[in-house]
Amino acid sequence: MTHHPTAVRASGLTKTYGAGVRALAGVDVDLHRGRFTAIMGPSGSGKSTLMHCVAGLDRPSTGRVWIGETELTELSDDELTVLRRDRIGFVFQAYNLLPTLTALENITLPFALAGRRPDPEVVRAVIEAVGLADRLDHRPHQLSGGQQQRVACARALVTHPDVVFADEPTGALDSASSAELLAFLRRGVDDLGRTVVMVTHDPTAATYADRVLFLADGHLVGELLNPTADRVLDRMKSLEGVNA
Ligand SMILES: Nc1ncnc2c1ncn2[C@@H]1O[C@H](COP(=O)(O)OP(=O)(O)OP(=O)(O)O)[C@@H](O)[C@H]1O
Repeated sequence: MTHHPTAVRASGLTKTYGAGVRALAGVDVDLHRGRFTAIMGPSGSGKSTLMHCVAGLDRPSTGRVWIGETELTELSDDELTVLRRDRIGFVFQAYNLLPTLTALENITLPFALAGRRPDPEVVRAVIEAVGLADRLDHRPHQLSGGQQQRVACARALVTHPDVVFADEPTGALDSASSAELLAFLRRGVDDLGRTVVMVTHDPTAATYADRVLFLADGHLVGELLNPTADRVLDRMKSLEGVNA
């Protein structure tokens, strides 16, 4: 069996909301460094909750989370904010770009916020990989949805975060723009050495990943390595049956 170094580790994660909704029922998982992992499962199975807990956006009810050697579950809210800013990249379904900034300014925003100077070589490599070199002085409203999402991904990859979390990044895109975006995330892993973890409903999107994890009813119930769309679909069909 190949050993992969761990970027993110969760142990015994549970999350109960308000009056007893159990979104996570005891999840143990390692997310591999330098790999592309997809998280799938029926609606309400706990995908977003798992991502939010391991990305430090929410706290689990019980259990522990590590990013590299840092235990998130021991950090104060302020320490978590700094960790998210410095060590994690985020891509959401809504592109979350600043409308008054150009594409280039949006891509390098994390450096401006942290008061650091970007490495021009890294910025160049990310811009090349994202294929937006001729759009860098456009503002978001002058870009298509797919281009805006590629800017958002470039922003998430450019700081060399420990891990990039993408929550339904292609949810608002047509299939051609989705394919471009996913190919870009894939290049981020293959060419730039980033670690990507993506929640998706889309079996085709999941085929860009090295590994697909399946959740059902707040439990991790299986995984596929080197997934094909057919195998992902089969697994999803059996899980929808479980949840029905
Ligand atoms: N803030 C909240 N308050 C109460 N219940 C919540 C909250 N967030 C999620 N839940 C519940 O927790 C469970 C898991 O939700 P979660 O959003 O993690 O699932 P998901 O797999 O991401 O779903 P989807 O695919 O529909 O986005 C669901 O039953 C949901 O209703």
